[in-house]
Amino acid sequence: MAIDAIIPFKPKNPKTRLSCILEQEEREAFARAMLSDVLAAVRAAGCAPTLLSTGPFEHPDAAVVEDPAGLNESLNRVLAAAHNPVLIIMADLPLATPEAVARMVGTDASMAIAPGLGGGTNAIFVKEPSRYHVDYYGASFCKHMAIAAEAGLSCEVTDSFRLHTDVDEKEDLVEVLIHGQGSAACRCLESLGFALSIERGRVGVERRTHKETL
Ligand SMILES: Nc1nc2c(ncn2[C@@H]2O[C@H](COP(=O)(O)OP(=O)(O)OP(=O)(O)O)[C@@H](O)[C@H]2O)c(=O)[nH]1
Ligand SMILES: C[C@H](OP(=O)(O)O)C(=O)O
Repeated sequence: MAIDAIIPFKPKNPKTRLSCILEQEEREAFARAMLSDVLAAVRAAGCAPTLLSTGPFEHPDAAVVEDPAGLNESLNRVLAAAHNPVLIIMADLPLATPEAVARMVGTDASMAIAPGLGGGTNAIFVKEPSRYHVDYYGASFCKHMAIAAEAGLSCEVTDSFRLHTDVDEKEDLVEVLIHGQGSAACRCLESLGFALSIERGRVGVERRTHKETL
């Protein structure tokens, strides 16, 4: 049976930390592009995706559950009601591959956590979801490891560059342009005029319309 993959998604005014280089409509298009990449990886890994969306949204490749509540509240409702293993995977992981997702859900441990850049949590796989709850924001990776320990659940830390790279800040766009060639997210950035730039030995991004060097 396919593993349920829950993908939290904020379709309206997402990725505000990219406001310095992307207008709201562009951020919404970029968020949708990253979501397509995550959906492709999740589906190819044999999981059945459901979007947990903050507002109205439709996608041909996923079921959608709408819940305007905050991230933790809505996810904890899903976990408490679930009877089968659940993968929670964020929508801002455009480098995700089917192999990385499959490795995570194939863990021998009770659960697996993929840390994100800067202390966050990019994916959580839990075999008995009703024994676990999430606490996102801040150093959520540390909190999620502690919650696993308190619940007596063995936990593998997923060692994956592709699941570790979440796109929050303008610096992260470099990773998409380098390692995400061919992805929907990379195509989206290229169509918006983004390209790599190297200045004083540092790799950054520049935009044809308004040059932004990192
Ligand atoms: N269901 C749900 N998903 C959310 C919510 N906030 C963010 N998300 C999703 O959770 C994931 C990680 O969120 P963030 O990296 O903080 O993304 P964001 O809120 O769009 O970005 P910032 O505005 O820059 O903080 C992404 O897949 C978002 O689409 C929420 O309140 N509810
Ligand atoms: C939701 C949050 O995402 P970040 O802001 O770290 O990308 C987290 O992972 O706790």
